Amino acid sequence: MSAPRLLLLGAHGQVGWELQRALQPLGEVVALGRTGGAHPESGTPLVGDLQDLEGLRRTVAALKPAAIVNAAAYTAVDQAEREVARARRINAEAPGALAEAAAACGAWLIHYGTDYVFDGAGERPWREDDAPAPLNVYGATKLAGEEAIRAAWGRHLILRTQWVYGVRGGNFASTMLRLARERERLTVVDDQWGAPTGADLIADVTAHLLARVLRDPDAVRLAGTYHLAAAGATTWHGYATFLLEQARARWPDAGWRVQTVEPIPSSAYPTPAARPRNGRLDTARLRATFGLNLPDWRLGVVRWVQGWTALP
Ligand SMILES: NC(=O)C1=CN([C@@H]2O[C@H](COP(=O)(O)OP(=O)(O)OC[C@H]3O[C@@H](n4cnc5c(N)ncnc54)[C@H](OP(=O)(O)O)[C@@H]3O)[C@@H](O)[C@H]2O)C=CC1
Ligand SMILES: Cc1cn([C@H]2C[C@H](O)[C@@H](COP(=O)(O)OP(=O)(O)O[C@H]3O[C@@H](C)C(=O)[C@@H](O)[C@H]3O)O2)c(=O)[nH]c1=O
Ligand SMILES: [Mg+2]
Repeated sequence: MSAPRLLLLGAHGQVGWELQRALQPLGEVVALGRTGGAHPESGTPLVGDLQDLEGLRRTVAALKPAAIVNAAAYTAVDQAEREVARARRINAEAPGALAEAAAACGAWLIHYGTDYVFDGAGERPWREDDAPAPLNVYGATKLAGEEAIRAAWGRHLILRTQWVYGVRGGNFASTMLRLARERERLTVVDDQWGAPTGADLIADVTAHLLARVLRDPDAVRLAGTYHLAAAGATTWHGYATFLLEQARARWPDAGWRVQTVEPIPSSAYPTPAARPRNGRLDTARLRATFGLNLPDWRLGVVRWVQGWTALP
């Protein structure tokens, strides 16, 4: 049997970049960023822009992949409040179009969701079947994307994750390392809870799941929504504090100006988009269904810091 073809969208984002690596052993990876590419056999143009729904359909039809992995999204949470139509196109309509295109050729669709679909009430970690109630446009458009996929096609995995950091692209961790050298004071909210999750972990788990569903003809029973986040929980303040301790130990003479990160309530850090207080994700379903154990969030943050040869 020839190697299955896998279509990766959003190949240059944090998660997409790690998927370019993690998916290689599974088959022939066709990795597209926003600017697209060329068909591996015919050389005809392929569309990677999630705003071009017709182009996406043509691309999937031309490739007939065994699976589509969609790592592209509109992820600028505050900016989404004033770019609603664009966020909806990319986060909701495009995933729906991809699900229809996947249905037309029988492909699996792997897609990523967010803790921001929840309103953040209470302290219990959210389970997959808890009622979503997004507080902001990003969360609402991401929820609409999940719903469009569920309505269109059964063979999907929606992996809800959170607080993603990677070696590519801007994220909270790289922002903290920069600000701690630029500023005298750093104040960070200590009433929003979640688990920082590495893009590398997300990509590796994705590859495990995909390997499993591609080799199992009855795998449609495994389809559905799963929470995928590192174990444990902290606040953005706890995360920043741990990260800066690690960075300071690694680079003692990097010109750190901030001594300690000061905890503040969300009310003292106003942002255009409201964010959930409790974003904890219960990952029991992933563990029970696929037998995968997710490491503590600190492990990935330590690796992230140790992985840099110079400060980002
Ligand atoms: N980052 C996080 O904290 C979290 C992310 N997620 C989800 O995980 C998935 C991966 O996120 P992550 O890798 O962190 O996000 P990034 O923002 O790092 O990557 C998203 C990628 O999507 C691309 N993109 C944006 N618009 C388009 C478009 N119109 N066409 C094609 N590509 C486009 C971006 O390209 P460009 O850089 O050119 O804009 C970027 O490469 C997303 O579904 C996201 O919603 C879930 C929870 C938390
Ligand atoms: C930079 C900064 C942020 N904060 C706060 C603002 C916010 O409440 C929190 C995190 O800030 P960010 O804007 O980096 O995080 P944000 O962009 O909201 O991160 C989210 O991105 C989307 C894509 C997701 O899906 C979520 O899971 C989550 O990762 O920290 C401070 O308190 N002090 C600071 O100096
Ligand atoms: Mg952000």
